Amino acid sequence: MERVGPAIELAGLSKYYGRKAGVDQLDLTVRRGEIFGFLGPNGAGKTTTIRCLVGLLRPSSGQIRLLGLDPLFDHRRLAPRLGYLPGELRLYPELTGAQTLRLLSDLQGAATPRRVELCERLGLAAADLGRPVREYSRGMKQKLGLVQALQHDPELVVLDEPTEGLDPLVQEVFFALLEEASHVGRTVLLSSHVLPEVQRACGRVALVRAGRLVAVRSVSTLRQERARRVRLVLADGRGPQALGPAERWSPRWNGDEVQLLVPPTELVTGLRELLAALPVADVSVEEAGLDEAFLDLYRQDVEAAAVRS
Ligand SMILES: Nc1ncnc2c1ncn2[C@@H]1O[C@H](COP(=O)(O)OP(=O)(O)OP(=O)(O)O)[C@@H](O)[C@H]1O
Repeated sequence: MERVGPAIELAGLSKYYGRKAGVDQLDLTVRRGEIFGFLGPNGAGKTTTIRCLVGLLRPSSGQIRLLGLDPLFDHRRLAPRLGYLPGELRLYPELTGAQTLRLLSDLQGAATPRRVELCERLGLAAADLGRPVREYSRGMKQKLGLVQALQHDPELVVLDEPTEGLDPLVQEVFFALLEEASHVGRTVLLSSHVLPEVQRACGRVALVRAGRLVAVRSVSTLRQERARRVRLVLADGRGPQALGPAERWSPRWNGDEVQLLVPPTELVTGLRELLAALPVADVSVEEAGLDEAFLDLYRQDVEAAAVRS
């Protein structure tokens, strides 16, 4: 059994729905032990990619290897080593929670050393597990989904929007589980819209848009690359005014205060110029949000796509 190569390898993955590409020529490698974020706007192709990954969709073309195995042809060997939480969890409404977990572990073909602990930590009490799933709230179903994805302590876990419907306390438990998974060398692919969540949990992130890979970055690189938000208060009470070359830093005025988004490489010289040229009464500098870094990457990609077409 191969234990050394990447956890996930996609080469030229494409999936067409009729003539429309859900995913187009996607290359991606996730190393073992990574907590890897998979981000993109609605319709970007995240779920399509994930469903191809776990063998639920047949790709139109391209190669997929999970733990060195082919998800379609080696499904039986892969199932005990793979945990999967779908974005839209469909459960048999008449089965109880406990019956559901047993049924899914039969399909996984593995023992479930973590089931009891996970139910306890995520707050699924024995009384809940004895009730039919049709009586479950959205959050309870999601907790059950997480338990089934992790109950057999798989090497690789693929989670599609895992925090949907979870209250903040349960989300904290979820993040603790991710951190523990990382410490013991498990690999997690986490698809999400929620940027702070990805920033918190993941080491690297892939951004997809319109079925294509926009960028793969480490979260720390994104932090370094992202713009600095510079706020200046001008002393002369003139309000919005021309800022000369600084106009390129997207000024947003609020009374006498202007906010600029300055790339880190231009920060020191830019500030020097501004302070020399303007009657500045106060200044503050902070890192812009990670979401702005992502939006920047998306914008660049949209512009590049417009130039290509
Ligand atoms: N069964 C299907 N039939 C036709 N088109 C589909 C089907 N499933 C997905 N698509 C299309 O493929 C593209 C990618 O969809 P996908 O669901 O993979 O995106 P996503 O990134 O998961 O989006 P979201 O964040 O909204 O869940 C979209 O344009 C979508 O309309």
